[in-house]
Amino acid sequence: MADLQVAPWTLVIPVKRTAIAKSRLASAYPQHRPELARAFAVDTTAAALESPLVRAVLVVTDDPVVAADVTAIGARVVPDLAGAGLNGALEHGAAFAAAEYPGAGVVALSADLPALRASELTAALAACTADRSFVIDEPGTGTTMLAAAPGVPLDPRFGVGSAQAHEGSGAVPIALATIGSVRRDVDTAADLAHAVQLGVGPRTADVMSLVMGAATGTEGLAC
Ligand SMILES: Nc1nc2c(ncn2[C@@H]2O[C@H](COP(=O)(O)OP(=O)(O)OP(=O)(O)O)[C@@H](O)[C@H]2O)c(=O)[nH]1
Ligand SMILES: C=C(OP(=O)(O)O)C(=O)O
Repeated sequence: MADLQVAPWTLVIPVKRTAIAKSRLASAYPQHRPELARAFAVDTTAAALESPLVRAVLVVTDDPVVAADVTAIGARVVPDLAGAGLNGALEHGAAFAAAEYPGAGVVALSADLPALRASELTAALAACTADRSFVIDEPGTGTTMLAAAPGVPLDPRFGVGSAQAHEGSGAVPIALATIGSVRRDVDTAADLAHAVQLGVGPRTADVMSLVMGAATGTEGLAC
């Protein structure tokens, strides 16, 4: 459990309504896609809450089931800003974080990291020594984490090509070889297979068991 007085980072985790999230999983997992999106978010949040460098986790979402699940494990929920999109949601969460936890830096963390290990997140956070630092995703073009030191605007530029956009805006990439679980965001079925190889959290593992049951006929459901 983090020491709430000294832990230096407040995390902001954005979660799109899971009825419409993770669209690139729809063809492989037509029945279980919303449940997978929800499970990724809860496993990501649970791992983040375990890091001793994390003062608080704020989940920016309008999804009522995600909101209930992450509240139950100790995160705080910030309602999404209608129509603001991902970067708008992050700016909104960052403003809330700065007001509620002054003196802590603010970190945007993607919610689709079901293999996230608290120890690897802690290593990544410990390496954030620049004004703004970021972690490049496994494919090498996106971003899974963006950190801003206390008092420094987060200035999130998530979206296609965000690694280049963050570097171009002055953020420093974290080049650690040992943070594979922080880099493994899941957008496609191949990404999910890789995350399962790394070892996913319990919520995602439960949904994957249902999916496997469906695939072998045990559950009598489609994937
Ligand atoms: N709160 C909030 N989170 C968002 C929004 N758009 C994306 N996200 C979250 O941002 C993270 C990265 O987004 P994507 O990987 O594109 O996720 P996605 O939009 O569900 O996936 P695709 O449908 O495949 O693009 C995920 O944690 C999403 O839940 C938004 O408008 N509001
Ligand atoms: C929004 C992003 O993620 P994805 O490529 O997973 O949509 C990003 O990498 O900035």
